[in-house]
Amino acid sequence: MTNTVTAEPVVTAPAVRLTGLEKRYGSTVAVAGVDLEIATGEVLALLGPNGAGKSTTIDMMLGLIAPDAGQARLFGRSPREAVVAGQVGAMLQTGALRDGLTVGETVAEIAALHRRPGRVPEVLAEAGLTELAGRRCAKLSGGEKQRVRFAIALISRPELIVLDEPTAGMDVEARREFWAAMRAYSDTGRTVVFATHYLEEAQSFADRVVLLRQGRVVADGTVAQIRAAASGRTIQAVVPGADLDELRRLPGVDHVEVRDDRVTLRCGDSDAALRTLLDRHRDAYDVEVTAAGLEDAFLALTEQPTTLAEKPTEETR
Ligand SMILES: Nc1ncnc2c1ncn2[C@@H]1O[C@H](COP(=O)(O)OP(=O)(O)OP(=O)(O)O)[C@@H](O)[C@H]1O
Repeated sequence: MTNTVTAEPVVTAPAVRLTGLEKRYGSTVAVAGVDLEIATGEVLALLGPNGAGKSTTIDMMLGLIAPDAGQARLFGRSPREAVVAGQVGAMLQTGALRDGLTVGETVAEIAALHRRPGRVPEVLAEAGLTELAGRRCAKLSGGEKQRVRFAIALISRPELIVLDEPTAGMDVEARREFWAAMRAYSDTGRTVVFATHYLEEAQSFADRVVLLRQGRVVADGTVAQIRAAASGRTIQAVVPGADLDELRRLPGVDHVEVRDDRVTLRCGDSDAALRTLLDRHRDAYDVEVTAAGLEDAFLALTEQPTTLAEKPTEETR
């Protein structure tokens, strides 16, 4: 009798799998059912306005708070197991640094806890802190403090790094240096998840952007898809007797605001919208068409519960 050995396919768990994640604080729904799978090596930006649920999602992803419903798994394990195994590094908005310690001492203290004292010079270099190793934390700028937190997050050589608004408080130069360090890290095939308010930051660094609004995912796509959706135009005009519902139904229009007779139309297809608008409202005047800024596009996307996957690119031109 011959034994046939069938090779089992190697199933690699995704870096992050969030299933039906929910969190409430009293009557506030912070996270309202988030499903998200992040593959190993992806650089993903969680984008959303204040209060969208980014920090709460990240805290549940890291096992810092328990979800009311749903589950977070990192590399197929519970967040706690993955953290203990050194697979995850986190850089959160708060994370007290002891003022009396130097940068080097701070990093060395955490490295000792991880039993990785030899990592100190490496992580200081990776975070661009070598020159600042002897400076007390009390004397650091906001951006420099963030880089210390980044160095701490790198100590265990994590496969996944999670950052909650990492560049808050940094000036332009500090941001540039920070993202250069992050890019060097992600180029080694590690997974990066970061929360930000800034579409530009997401666009220039992430492979994939997930937009959160009121605790839900409202758009999920590659940077190219988000850009396509973000490249709309705005039409402004005075339209006597403008009717909100009628304007909403104009072809190519995604969002309408009316103040007195002054109308602002955010459009995926401004040509189609303008032709129909002028056809129906011959008395419209003061017409202006402008390319939507990134800020407008972000607002348009977070105002509309539309997933990019459901919305073909032609409609979002
Ligand atoms: N510990 C808490 N107690 C009560 N409400 C909370 C708590 N944490 C968050 N919330 C509420 O949950 C909602 C989501 O907050 P969260 O901090 O996750 O949003 P965010 O997208 O990270 O916002 P920001 O960009 O301002 O940090 C908000 O309405 C917030 O006020």
